[in-house]
Amino acid sequence: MHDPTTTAEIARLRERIDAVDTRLAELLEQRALLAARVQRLKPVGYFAGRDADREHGLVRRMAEHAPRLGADRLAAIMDRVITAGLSAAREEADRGR
Ligand SMILES: O=C(O)C(=O)C[C@]1(C(=O)O)C=C[C@@H](O)C=C1
Repeated sequence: MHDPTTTAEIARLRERIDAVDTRLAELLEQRALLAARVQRLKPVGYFAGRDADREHGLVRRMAEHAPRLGADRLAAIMDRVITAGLSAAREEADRGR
């Protein structure tokens, strides 16, 4: 398929991607835990308490650190991240009832 140098370079880069993904998973887990704590404190939490201004603000700030992705792509990513966090928090709250 590829020459050996290219194959080795792809393997090295994939190892680095895997390491980044591990860190990402840990950060996503940490974020979901913090977001769940916020839900428990908000007068109206979970999906009913979604706050578009807060979400736009955090995407804007993140975009400063991720110029390659930019605000529009980050907004799509963070929408999924926030939805997943709210879903996990809702499930946990429902189990506790
Ligand atoms: O900051 C809040 O008010 C939250 O509920 C947390 C969070 C988030 O996951 O960052 C979740 C839902 C809101 O739409 C905004 C932000």
